[in-house]
Amino acid sequence: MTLTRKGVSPISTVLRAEQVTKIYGNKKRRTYTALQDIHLEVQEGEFVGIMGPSGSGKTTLLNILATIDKPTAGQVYINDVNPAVLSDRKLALFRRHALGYVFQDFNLLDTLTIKENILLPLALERTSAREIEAKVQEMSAWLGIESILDKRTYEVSGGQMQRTAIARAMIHQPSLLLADELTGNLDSKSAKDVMQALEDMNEAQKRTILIVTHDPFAASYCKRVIFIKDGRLFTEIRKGSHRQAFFQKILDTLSLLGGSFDDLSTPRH
Ligand SMILES: Nc1ncnc2c1ncn2[C@@H]1O[C@H](COP(=O)(O)OP(=O)(O)OP(=O)(O)O)[C@@H](O)[C@H]1O
Repeated sequence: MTLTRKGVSPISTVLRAEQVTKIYGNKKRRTYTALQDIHLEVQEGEFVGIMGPSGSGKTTLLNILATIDKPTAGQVYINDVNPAVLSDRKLALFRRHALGYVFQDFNLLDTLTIKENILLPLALERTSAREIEAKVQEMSAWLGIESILDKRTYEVSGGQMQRTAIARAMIHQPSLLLADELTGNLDSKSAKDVMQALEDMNEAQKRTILIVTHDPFAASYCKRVIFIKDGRLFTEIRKGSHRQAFFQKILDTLSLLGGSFDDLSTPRH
């Protein structure tokens, strides 16, 4: 907990990574240092993007922050808890309550309706039917998908599937939403709708969000973007009042960074 100015409610540190290093391989084979001494903090209510050239370590970092992988050295704390010391059973419960995940390829279940996909995390918690209904309505209204609740995944667009995945990831009110290339499979209009929905939830509900993205347009919806290069922190920039100016700043930083990016030239701001 970090105390702020007198009279202002305290702001929590949701995520703290301390000197995180990840080395792939073992003593017999050649090793590869994918991350070196990464230190980062995310406060409650932040909307953070992580960018970097291909191979810079973004997915490795996200997997460690998501507690899917463990660092070779250094620590990660989520809500002041170090997940690395939890038993498998406690870690599974911790993940389920503290974290929400969104993936590039949506990971929805095709045999279920959109509504059933959204409520899945609550069904696992044995929440009452009334509460589930209220939460599904609330989440789907935030994400603009109320009209497709009874459809199946193959009847809706990619953007609607990703907004469904966000609703599912957010319905149990995790402390932190983590997303990996969530606009990677979307056209520009759908990407815009998805990022707009995340921005609305971050601003109105103070949801804490961290995304990894190649896409400068998606990153321009974040309030802060952290750049990594060759497994190390390179720099970070913060948004002022204009998203379009931030988009330009992101492009400028990426060109300083070098390396390969998929869609730097996409003119859709
Ligand atoms: N399991 C692994 N074993 C060995 N090396 C790995 C492993 N996973 C990733 N790497 C290497 O670590 C480096 C960082 O990979 P990572 O996937 O984190 O990068 P990235 O920034 O997400 O890349 P991209 O944007 O292309 O997805 C790369 O050089 C990759 O080849």
